[in-house]
Amino acid sequence: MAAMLASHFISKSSYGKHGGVLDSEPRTFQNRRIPYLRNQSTAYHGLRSLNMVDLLQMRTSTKAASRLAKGASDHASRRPRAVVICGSGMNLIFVGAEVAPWSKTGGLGDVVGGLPPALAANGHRVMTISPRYDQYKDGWDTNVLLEIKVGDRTETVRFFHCYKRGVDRVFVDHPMFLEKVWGKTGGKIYGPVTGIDYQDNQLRFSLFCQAALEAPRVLNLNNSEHYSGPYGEDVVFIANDWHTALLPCYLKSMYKPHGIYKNAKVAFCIHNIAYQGRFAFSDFALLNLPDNFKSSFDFIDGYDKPVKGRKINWMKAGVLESDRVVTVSPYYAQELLSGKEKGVEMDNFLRTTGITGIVNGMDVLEWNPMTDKYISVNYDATTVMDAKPLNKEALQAEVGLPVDRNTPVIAFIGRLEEQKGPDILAAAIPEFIDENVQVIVLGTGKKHLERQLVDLEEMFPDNYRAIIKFSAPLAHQIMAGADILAIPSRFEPCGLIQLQGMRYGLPSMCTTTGGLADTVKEGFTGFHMGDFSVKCDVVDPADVKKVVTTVKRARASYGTPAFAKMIQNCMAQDLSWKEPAKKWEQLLLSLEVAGSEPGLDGEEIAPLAKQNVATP
Ligand SMILES: Nc1ncnc2c1ncn2[C@@H]1O[C@H](COP(=O)(O)OP(=O)(O)O[C@H]2O[C@H](CO)[C@@H](O)[C@H](O)[C@H]2O)[C@@H](O)[C@H]1O
Repeated sequence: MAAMLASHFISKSSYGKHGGVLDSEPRTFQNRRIPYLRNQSTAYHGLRSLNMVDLLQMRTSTKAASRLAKGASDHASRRPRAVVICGSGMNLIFVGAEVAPWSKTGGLGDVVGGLPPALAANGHRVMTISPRYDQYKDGWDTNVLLEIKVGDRTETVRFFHCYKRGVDRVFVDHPMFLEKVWGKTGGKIYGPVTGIDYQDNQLRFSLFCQAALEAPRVLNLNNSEHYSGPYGEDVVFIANDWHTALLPCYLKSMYKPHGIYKNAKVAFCIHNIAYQGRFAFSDFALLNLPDNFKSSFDFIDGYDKPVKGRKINWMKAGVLESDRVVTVSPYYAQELLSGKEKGVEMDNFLRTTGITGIVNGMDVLEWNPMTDKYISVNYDATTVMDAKPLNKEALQAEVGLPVDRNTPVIAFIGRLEEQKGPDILAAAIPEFIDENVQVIVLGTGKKHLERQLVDLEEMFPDNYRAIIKFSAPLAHQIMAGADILAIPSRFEPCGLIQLQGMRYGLPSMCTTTGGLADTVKEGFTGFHMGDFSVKCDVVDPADVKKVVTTVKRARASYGTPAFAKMIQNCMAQDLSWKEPAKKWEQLLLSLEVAGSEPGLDGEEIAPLAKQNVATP
């Protein structure tokens, strides 16, 4: 309660810069946590003046009433609040280094972008928090400032906000994000070039995690008609990947011992265990955590990078200090527990905590062949067979390949990293490519892999193209115009491109790993190639052979009634976030945060959630 009231007191400020009404001057808070508590009494008056009879008359559920009470700063009830129509659910705070469509290097951004609106549509109150990497035209300056200790410095962050599809999108502004990235979200979020990290990533994400813990308490935004005051303390944080692994640690070290966030819980979601945040052991001092957390970070591996020997491992701490560990498909969860190799040395810890796999959904608004603005001919399941050849011709013309609707087109889309197996595909292409097939690769990533794929163009100028860029329009055109999606991933926690492909009637030929095993059915919605070696430094000839034989199988099926049926099977599925959101809801409810209630059975894009569809 104390912290909630304190939040009220400090967050009087509101939208400013972009035309909103400014309630107060921007402030800088010295010793940020202590003054809040000192001023409780001032805040208390605010709460007392909230008229409880009015609340009851609003006929909201207890939950909604308690939410409104949390937004006590709005005691004057100057206007109706969005909360009044939102009658049940939980307070959910997603924290991620990427959030699509504002920032994205891959699937992490898609999930932090797509799952929250689905949960909001079910009546939960949902916030996402991510860094502000650019001057997002729809992100309003809240004028809420916060001082945070990072390493041995004190840094000031500022929060930006917008409300889209039922979700409060909060962006943490600091030069460590904006000045480094300047909107180049495809490539520069984590380092100057792919594969090289910023030296100060630990400080960047330490700052981010601390800011994320404050946002639900301090943001009041009383000029936003959609915002019903601070989320308060009975919240569930959903931390995503290693960049957010300090969040449960700070929650336990900085808040709970002071009686703040007493009931709050953290679910930690692993999108990709290959990135764990391993750093020199001496860097623990940078994190400003008490020594009793050292054991959760302590890690020894056989690698020399970034230093030889003893290290800290952020993801290990995130796993051990959170209340629940989740990953993005049941099969990947099994793989993570299967041993050191697929568990990337985290298997032992995950066996202790347990891990739940929930398959990702996809954003069916962004990926909809009926309304897609990037493709030549829009279509649905009834018109796909007529539209595909036309979209294929447009695609061939776009990338400069001979235009021929009868030649099957195999496509690859993805980050060019060993995980995705572009090197395996590059080794297989010379063995299967001929005048009867065209191959299109779209991706960016590690330079040596980019070069390898570009070099193949000289060998096969008439039936191969490598487009080395991050291009949403071309990705959509490929989904609409290609015939088979090649996914030769060495491992794939879930994979979104196979879902996007299926929605566009594009069957995959994929490795039998992770979410690919869970979502692509052999002979029904695609072709399985079997399990590949997870060793990233070599291309196993056996895996190359699996690609070649599967291409032959897929090509033999192409143009047959069975293939047409496969296209229909792909398109008939509900691949939206609706079902995954229900599973997430069950899991988050099981954390039993005070006041949590099941949501409504809403549509993914329910009327409420439709407001302000993101168009940054
Ligand atoms: N060059 C390009 N141009 C345009 N768009 C491009 C592109 N390259 C990739 N994309 C897009 O980026 C996304 C990639 O998502 P994936 O889930 O397939 O992989 P990723 O490995 O990034 O995600 C990780 O997190 C997600 C989310 O949990 C897991 O599904 C996945 O297995 C895990 O590795 C898709 O939306 C795809 O269309």
